[in-house]
Order: sequence, then C-alpha cells, then structure tokens
Amino acid sequence: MTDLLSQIDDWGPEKVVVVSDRRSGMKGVLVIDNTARGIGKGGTRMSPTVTVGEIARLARVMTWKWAGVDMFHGGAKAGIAGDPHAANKEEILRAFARKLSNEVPREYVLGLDMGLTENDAAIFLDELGDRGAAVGSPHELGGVPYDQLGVTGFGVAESAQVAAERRGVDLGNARISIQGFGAVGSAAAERFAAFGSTIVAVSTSVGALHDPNGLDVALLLKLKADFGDHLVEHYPGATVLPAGREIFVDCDVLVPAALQDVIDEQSAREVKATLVVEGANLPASPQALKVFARNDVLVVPDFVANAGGIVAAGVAMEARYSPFRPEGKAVLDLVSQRLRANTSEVLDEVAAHGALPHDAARRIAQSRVRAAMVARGQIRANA
Ligand SMILES: NC(=O)c1ccc[n+]([C@@H]2O[C@H](COP(=O)([O-])OP(=O)(O)OC[C@H]3O[C@@H](n4cnc5c(N)ncnc54)[C@H](O)[C@@H]3O)[C@@H](O)[C@H]2O)c1
Repeated sequence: MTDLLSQIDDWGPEKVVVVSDRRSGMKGVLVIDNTARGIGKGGTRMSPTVTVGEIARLARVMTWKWAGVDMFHGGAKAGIAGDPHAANKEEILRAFARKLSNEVPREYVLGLDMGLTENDAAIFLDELGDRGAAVGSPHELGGVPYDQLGVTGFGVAESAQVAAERRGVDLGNARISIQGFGAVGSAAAERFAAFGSTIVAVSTSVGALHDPNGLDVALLLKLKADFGDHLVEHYPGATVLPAGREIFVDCDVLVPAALQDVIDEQSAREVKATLVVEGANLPASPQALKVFARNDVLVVPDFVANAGGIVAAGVAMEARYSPFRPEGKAVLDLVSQRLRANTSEVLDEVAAHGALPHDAARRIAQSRVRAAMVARGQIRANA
C-alpha cells in the first residue's frame, strides 16, 4: 500500500478501490484519477495481466482525454484480472459490479475496454439493477453502437481534414495510406473516400495492398466482411506488400491505425507523407516524433485524432436514463464538431509556440483540469 500511496501526485488518483470475491475468484480494481471536471469515466478491461499500476496510468490518460475534447467527465478506469474467455466470466462480472456498488454509478460508470463486450455491459447494469450503471450496452438496451457507427475512424478523418487544410492539402485530391483495416482503419477509409481522397494503401496483419491509382473502399469493406484480415488475398489488381510497408508508400497522409510502436526514429525518416494522423494509440516513438518535427511532417496526436470513441461515450453517458435511443447521425455530428475544434486548438498552439503536437495537446488538457481545480478551490491559481 505504501507503494500505491507514493504514486499519488498533484492530479490524483483521488480514489483506488481494490476488490476480490472468494466464490468466483474475482480480483479487480477501480481507479478514479481526477474528477475536477466531472464524474470519473473510462472503460473497464479484463485481462489476466491487469495490474493496479496499469489501471492507474490508463485512468490518468482518461483525465487528459476528456479535458482534451473539452467534455465534462473526469478520468477513471477499472480492471479485472482474469481470462475474458473464462467459463465463469458472468459470475466474475457480477461479483465485480456488486463489490463496486458503493461507487457505481454515483462516482464511476462501468464501460467497455479490452476483454469486455456489449453483453458484459448488460450484465453489469442488470446486476446493479440500474440502467445508469454502465455504458456500451447493446442496441436492445438503448446503447450507442460505437463500432457499427465507426465513430473513432470517422473522427480520425475529420481531424485529418482540419490538419490537411493547415498544410494547404485538399483531401479531395490527397493520397492516403492506412495501416490497419479494423474498426478504426476501415471507418477512416470510408470517411476519406467520402471526402474524395484516393486510398493508395491499406493493410491488415496478413499484408498490405498498394495501388497508386486508388483502392476501391466499398470492395475492401465487402472483402473484410467476407474474409476478415485475409481480405488482402482476395482484392484484385493491387500489389501485395509485406505488412508494415504501407508506412513508406508515396502518399500525402499516413494513418497508423493498427498497433502501438510501429514507427521508430529510423522508419520515421523514410515516411513520405507530409501529414501523419494517429488513429492507433502510441504508434510513433518519442524519437520518431522529433524526426517528424525536424522534417516538417505534421502529426495529429493519438489522443486528439482518435477521441471519437470517447465523444460517443459522452453521448452514451447522457443517454443512460433516457427513454430515447441516441440517433447515429447526431453522434457523428458531435464527434465531428468536438474533434475539429480540438484539432484546430492544438494546431494553433503548435503554430504559436512551436511545440511538438503531443506536448501542445497535453498542455491544453492540463490547463483545463488545473482551471477546474482552481475554480473548486482545491488549489491556488498560481499553483
Ligand atoms: N476501436 C476504437 O474505438 C479505438 C479508439 C481509440 C483508439 N483505438 C486504437 O486504434 C488501434 C486499432 O483499433 P481497432 O479497434 O481498429 O482494432 P481492430 O482489432 O478492429 O483492427 C486492428 C487492425 O490492425 C491490423 N493489424 C494488426 N497487426 C498489423 C500489422 N503488423 N500491420 C498492419 N496491420 C496490422 C489488423 O489486421 C486489423 O485490421 C488500436 O491501437 C486501438 O487501441 C481504437
């Protein structure tokens, strides 16, 4: 416990609750990081490797993410240490929800992260007998279908358009390369195609497809539905490259939307795009980001560009007790509006102070949280 206490800094965490249940073997943790701007909100993950430290770090990221999109929730995250395929998963989830009934939903609302699905959110709210106990619940319970709407990928393209305008790049004539054709990459491709962009490369873990004249996004989506990651083996007429080569193809905009740590210092030097829009979390190393800055490659940081999911989660938070189903178009409109505003603000800060985009984005988020703490009298204005 001393160890955990030493992790508390000026921002938080405000509350850490570690829970266990002998019957089901459930072990879990809730970390509420900073609620100066509102109730703690962040997904709940289930993985055998969950640790208190990991959940605390993710809760802090949520504090910055909410403030970054200027929405009034605080940072929090929860985790269950266990196999998400366990035969007694439901028993574990019900035990976890029961043990957190003092905090949920007044101080924390359960949600989805790695290892949990919409049905698991339904179990949470059933166990606590409160529709407001969780977001991410299925359509049948009035939930917002994030992935079906493609909220994160849609937001990536919206954010890219703001950055492209700053660069004098018209997305209607731009060539785009997208790493990863999952929930984020495929929805981004759809939105770029709607802008009239030419998608010159996409990849999955199986390989990359490259065609300088442009790939047919509608066909890619159909092949993804039929063959999943193996879509690259079925697309006619494009060159198939090893996965990872899509980062280096000739293009105007590169969208890493698969994994973290895919661009290091060396590979950053070989990127030909003038704009990198981070769909995935942490795709580029700190050294790579410095190379991009030196080479005048503009980067839209992950937690700016991929915040569409949390904007949608904000809508879901508000809809928890509503008898009306949130309307898809309204969710996408809000994603567009929030991400465009935030991208503009971050790029203004970059232009004014020459900061790296990641540093500028973090500074804006921190100043908003600090202002809320000052307004509440938790700290002094000059702290
Ligand atoms: N889904 C969201 O709403 C969301 C929100 C914020 C951030 N993210 C981040 O975006 C990234 C992608 O998430 P997702 O939900 O689309 O995942 P996903 O599992 O739906 O898709 C991942 C895609 O990446 C591909 N891929 C895996 N390894 C690859 C490799 N070595 N080379 C090329 N492609 C590879 C997979 O084949 C798949 O097409 C992750 O970093 C995730 O944390 C997702």
